Amino acid sequence: WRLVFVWIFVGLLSVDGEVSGSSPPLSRESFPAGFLFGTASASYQYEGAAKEGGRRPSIWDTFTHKHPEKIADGSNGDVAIDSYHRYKEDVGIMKEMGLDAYRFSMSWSRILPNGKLSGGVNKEGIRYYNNLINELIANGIQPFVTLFHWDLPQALEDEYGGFLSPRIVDDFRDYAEVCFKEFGDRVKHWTTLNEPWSYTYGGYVLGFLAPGRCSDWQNLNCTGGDSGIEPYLVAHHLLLAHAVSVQLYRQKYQATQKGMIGITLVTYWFVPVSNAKHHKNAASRAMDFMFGWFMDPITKGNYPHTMQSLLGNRLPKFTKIQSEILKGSFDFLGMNYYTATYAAYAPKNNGGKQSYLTDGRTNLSSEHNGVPIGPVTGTRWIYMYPRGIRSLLLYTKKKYNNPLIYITENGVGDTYKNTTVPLKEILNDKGRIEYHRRHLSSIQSAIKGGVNVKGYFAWSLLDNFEWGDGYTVRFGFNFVDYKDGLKRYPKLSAHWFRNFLKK
Ligand SMILES: N=C(CCCS[C@@H]1CC(=O)N(Cc2ccccc2)C1=O)N[C@@H]1O[C@H](CO[C@@H]2OC[C@@H](O)[C@H](O)[C@H]2O)[C@@H](O)[C@H](O)[C@H]1O
Repeated sequence: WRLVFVWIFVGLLSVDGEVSGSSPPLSRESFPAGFLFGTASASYQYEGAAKEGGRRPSIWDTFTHKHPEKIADGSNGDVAIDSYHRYKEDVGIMKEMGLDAYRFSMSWSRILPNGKLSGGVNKEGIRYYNNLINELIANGIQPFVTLFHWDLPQALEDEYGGFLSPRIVDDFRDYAEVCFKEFGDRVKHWTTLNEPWSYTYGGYVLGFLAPGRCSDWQNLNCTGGDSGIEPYLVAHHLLLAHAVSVQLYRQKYQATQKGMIGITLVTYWFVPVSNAKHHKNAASRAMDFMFGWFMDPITKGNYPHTMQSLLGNRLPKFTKIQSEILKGSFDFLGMNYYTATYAAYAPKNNGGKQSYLTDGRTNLSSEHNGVPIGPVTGTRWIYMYPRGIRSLLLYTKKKYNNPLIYITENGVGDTYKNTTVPLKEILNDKGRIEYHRRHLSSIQSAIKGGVNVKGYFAWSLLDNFEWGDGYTVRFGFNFVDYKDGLKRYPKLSAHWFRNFLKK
């Protein structure tokens, strides 16, 4: 009988870790009181008005205009979805959906057009973000602000190579201080950086994100660079810029403004291809090289031991003082989760060509023996693997002393290369509902496991400019008609999320 009971119980456990069957359908009530639900966005992907309101170019303006071949549809964010002019309408959509919070990033080159404080503060930029913040608060929606979501002022890239130079640290801190001063009376959740891993990997390992640098032997049409050296310099300076800004906020603003400050990291969940020790060690190294690369410095004040031993003097070193200001440099951790991938041991690359891609001695793949790690989705690199967010949350709880966590991005895109798909079909996005429902169920399970996660932001409220895929991939709960005045229409998932959020 015991055996029978076990089988019955196991049968009820959905693959996402939540006990299904008897439990009521998932809703806001399935989460602790005060748990925040929202959506996430980013300035270059949403605002448009690239040459309006005093804004000067970012590296993404340069990248898209100089290298349209690196964007799937050759597009750019000049107009994007025009949130700069339509923010009141967009806040109305958030209100209608019942969101508690809205995560957005500020355009550094809209606030400091020349990147530096000495270049002057753009009052029109301050005015725009004040208007957006005030509109959100007037509608009972909490602003969660990201200072840097990859759109570095071109002036700083030109002057000293942006994050390749330690000079970026002081300029980022000055930019952060302008934002704390101007908006900190109403913004109570600050994130310094969005996905420093992606900025580094996409911008300096493979060059598919701005500034498009990588080793020329990779033949990826990069504008110079070294995939075995520059990523580690850029990540080092991103971490220092983060740390000095957190220190500034805590020393000068937090006592009076009473907000919180953190960082948003992204990582895959890595599944070893077998239980063999060398593959399990490879999966652990993969976590170190993607998540630990940033998580260890901000919790322990130094890089993971695996990185230190494998990279030697290619990995920059923190001074004692830098290590001290890095350690504990977050009140909350933002975590972006999209998918998982298989990890297998890979022998040292004896080709002599050094790259971040091979430094970790791991082979990553979305399939094993021809079987994908999870159901394919409408997005090239996203395979549905909801249990990965539960595993990642429990891993973070155990390894990093159960930090306060917000899931700052989770979502899935639909790819439309040919634009003849009928609108009715695009709006009927049942796959997105399934993706979000299963990940929310998995997060609920992690909460039951004691993880201190207090919010969930879906990527994304609206279809938008999706970096290297331009407007060909749609992640929104709401459709944007790029062919008819950027009109917004709720997809089925918007109705689902509104019902999920009903109080
Ligand atoms: N996009 C990322 C991480 C991107 C960098 S790495 C990721 C992993 C990967 O294999 N790929 C595909 C890839 C790999 C190698 C070369 C080219 C493209 C990625 O883009 N993070 C969040 O994801 C959101 C969804 O990202 C989209 O994911 C699907 C991609 O096709 C699309 O280009 C990207 O914008 C973004 O909109 C947010 O701004 C961002 O914070």
